Amino acid sequence: MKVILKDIEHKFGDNLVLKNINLEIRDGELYTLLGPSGCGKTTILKIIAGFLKPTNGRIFLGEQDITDLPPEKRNIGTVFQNYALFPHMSVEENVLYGLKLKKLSRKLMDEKAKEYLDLVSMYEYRKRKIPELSGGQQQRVALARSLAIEPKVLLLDEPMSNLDAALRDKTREEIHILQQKLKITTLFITHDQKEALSISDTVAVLRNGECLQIGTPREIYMRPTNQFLANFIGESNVFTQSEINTFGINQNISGREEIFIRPEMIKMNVKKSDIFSIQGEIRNTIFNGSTIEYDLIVFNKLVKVLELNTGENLEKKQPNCIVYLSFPKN
Ligand SMILES: Nc1ncnc2c1ncn2[C@@H]1O[C@H](COP(=O)(O)OP(=O)(O)OP(=O)(O)O)[C@@H](O)[C@H]1O
Repeated sequence: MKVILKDIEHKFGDNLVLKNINLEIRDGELYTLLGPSGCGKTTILKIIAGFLKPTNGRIFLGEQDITDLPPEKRNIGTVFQNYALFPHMSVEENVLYGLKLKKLSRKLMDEKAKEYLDLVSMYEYRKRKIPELSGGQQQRVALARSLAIEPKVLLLDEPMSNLDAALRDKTREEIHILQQKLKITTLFITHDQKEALSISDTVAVLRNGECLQIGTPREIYMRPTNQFLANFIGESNVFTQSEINTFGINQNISGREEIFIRPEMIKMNVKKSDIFSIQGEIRNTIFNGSTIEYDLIVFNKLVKVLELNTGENLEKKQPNCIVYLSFPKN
């Protein structure tokens, strides 16, 4: 079911932490709020879940205005950063807990608990206590508990932040697959741009309580609308109109003061040609294993280029080498 936030503002005392937030999360999509720590992501999530009442603005679930409904009447499932599982209860009891509040028959509750524990591959652990599980397993139980009540919307607040890098990648993909399978409208919160780009249908980037850009991962990455966005999500070279003219870059800047070109979009060759026509000098290289970063000086400007390590470029493109660049066209 779709969720709409209309003109949301929130103050803690005199501190305005959300300013004019307008979001539309479409039915069945995975929508990510991405932004640095303290930008207001969790506050938005708490407002949707009903744990906080916004200072101004309205929240709609489908066509219904839910701004004044208590959390338990909203039919929204939430997985928090720390999972908020009950440590003294077993895996199964944790999942049943949410179902008891729904006043279902015992048989139906057991069936639902099994269905959702199966879905996250945790049924065989159903008798274990929570402290006897790994972080990743606890995360799955928290997910099963939230999903078992069959909410209309699922809210995930940095659900992988307690996991190590490898497990994080695996769990992220599992959540993505599960979300696509269930087609449940999901709001995901993260400060990790890679995470946001890899699983989202839509990303909203926040800073200081304001929404800076909303778009598909591809739009957010390829067409950042300001310099903060260009560098918060990956890295970018910034070119002004006069630099574009000097370089002879074939880009249409119309209406904008500057354009952003990603390091991996610039191609580099040791020989000059019609395509590789802009001369630069390599100042520095950073070897990352699978990729190599180059700092170049082009018309007195520092330009960053990223290439896959082909072995050959590792040998040929060294500091002080002259190279020729090809910039992407619009
Ligand atoms: N209960 C509260 N009382 C006062 N200020 C608060 C409260 N909760 C959050 N804040 C402030 O509101 C702002 C937004 O906080 P929020 O937790 O929404 O950020 P966040 O983007 O989720 O950060 P993180 O990624 O670190 O969890 C911060 O400046 C924070 O200090």
